[in-house]
Amino acid sequence: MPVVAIPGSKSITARALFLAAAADGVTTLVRPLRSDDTEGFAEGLVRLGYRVGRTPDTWQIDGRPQGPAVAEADVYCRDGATTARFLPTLAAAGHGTFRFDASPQMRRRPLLPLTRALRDLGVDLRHEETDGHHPLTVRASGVEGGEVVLDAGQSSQYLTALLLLGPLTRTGLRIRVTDLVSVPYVEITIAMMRAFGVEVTRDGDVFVVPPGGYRATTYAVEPDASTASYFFAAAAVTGGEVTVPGLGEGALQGDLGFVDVLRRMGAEVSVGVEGTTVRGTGELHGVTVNMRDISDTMPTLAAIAPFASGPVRIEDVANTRVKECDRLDACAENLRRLGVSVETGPDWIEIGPGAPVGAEVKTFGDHRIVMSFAVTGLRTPGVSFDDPGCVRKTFPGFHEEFGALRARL
Ligand SMILES: O=C(O)C1=C[C@@H](OP(=O)(O)O)[C@@H](O)[C@H](O)C1
Ligand SMILES: C=C(OP(=O)(O)O)C(=O)O
Repeated sequence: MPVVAIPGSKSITARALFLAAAADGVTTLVRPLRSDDTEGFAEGLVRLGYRVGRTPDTWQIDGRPQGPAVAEADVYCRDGATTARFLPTLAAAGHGTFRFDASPQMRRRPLLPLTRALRDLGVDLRHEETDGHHPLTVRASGVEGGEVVLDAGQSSQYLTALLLLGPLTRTGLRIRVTDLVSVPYVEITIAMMRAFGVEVTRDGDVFVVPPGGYRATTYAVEPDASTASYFFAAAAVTGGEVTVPGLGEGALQGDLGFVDVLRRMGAEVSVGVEGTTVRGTGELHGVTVNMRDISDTMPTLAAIAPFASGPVRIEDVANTRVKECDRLDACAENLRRLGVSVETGPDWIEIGPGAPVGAEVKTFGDHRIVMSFAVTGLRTPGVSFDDPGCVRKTFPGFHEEFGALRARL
C-alpha cells in the first residue's frame, strides 16, 4: 500500500510568509513548500528587507509590522500569482517605492480588480505597460483603511490579498464582495489569520477585518492537496491504493474535496484523522461536476476522464482560462492529441470515454498540465511532454516521486 509524502501546500506557505513578515516577532514555518513559487515569494520578502532564515525543514522570518525595511526595492515575482498579488499589497502598508515585475506568463495574468481596490483605499499603484498587469510600482505611505468594493469573480486571490492587508491598516477594512470564486481559499486565509491572532468576521457579502496587526507564531504547513490529487487519481485509474498522511479530516485545503469526485466515480475513499486513502476499484463512472471551488483539480479530472465508462462534464470553471495558461483549451488540445473526443464552452469541458494513444503533451509552461497528463500516462504508453521541467513551480521533485509511485502501484 503506497504511502506518499506530499510536499507542503503552496497556498499555505505563501500566506504564512506574508503573515510572518507582517507579524510582531519571529515566526517559524515548519515544512514549508520549497518550490519556484514559494522560493520566489521568500526571495521577494528578502528584497523588501525582511530577514528570512532558511533550513530545509524550517524557515524563520523576522516580522516587521511597520512594513518593508528598505525604502526602495525591485521585486521579481517569477510565475507566482500569490507572490505577484500578495507582495505589492504587503508593500502598500509600508513606506517607500517598490517595483514589481513577473515572468511573461505572469505578466499576462490579471490583477486589475485588486489594483482598483487598492487605489480606492488611497494606494498610489501604477502599472507601467498595461493597466492591471505587471510590471507595477507602489509608492507606499501606509493605508488608512475603510470600506472597499471588490469583484473577486476572476480570482479569490484579490480578496485574500485585501484580507491579509486589513490588520496592517490604521482603521481596519470592510470589504464588500460582488462576486467570488475559489471560496475555500478564502477560508484558508481566514483560518490562518486566526492562527496569527486576527479574527475576520463576515456579514453577508461584507468581510470585516480589525486593525491591530498580527502575532508571530510557529506554523506547520499541511501537505499540498492539489498536488495530492495526481497521486489519488493514479490510484483510481490503476486499481491501486495510495495513502497521503497529514491530509485528512480538519485539513484546511478545499482541494482535498477532489477525493469526493473520485468517490462519486467509483473509487473507495477514506478520509481519516491521520490522512486520506484512495483505492481504485476497477470501476470509473462518468460524472458531471461543478469545480468552481476546486478548479486547480480540473486538469486532473480532465486527464483521467477518458478512462471513465461515460462522459465526464466539468462545469463553472471559467477562471481556469486565466491561470498559468488557458487550462480549458490546453486540456482540450492535449486530449485531442491523445485521440480523445472533447468539447469545451466558456466555462465547461466535456470529455468522452476513449482509449488514449501516446503523443507529446503541449504543456504551455503549466505545471498542472504536466502532472495531470502524467496520470493519463500511467495507462497510455508513449505520453511525453514538451517542457516536463515546468513542474518546478510547485513540485520540483514530481517526476521522481511519481516514477517511484508508478513502480509500486
Ligand atoms: O489563494 C491561493 O493560494 C490560490 C487560489 C486559487 O486561485 P483563484 O482564486 O485565482 O482561483 C488557486 O487556483 C491558486 O492555485 C492558489
Ligand atoms: C493557479 C495556480 O497558481 P497561482 O494562481 O498561485 O499562480 C496553480 O497552482 O494552479
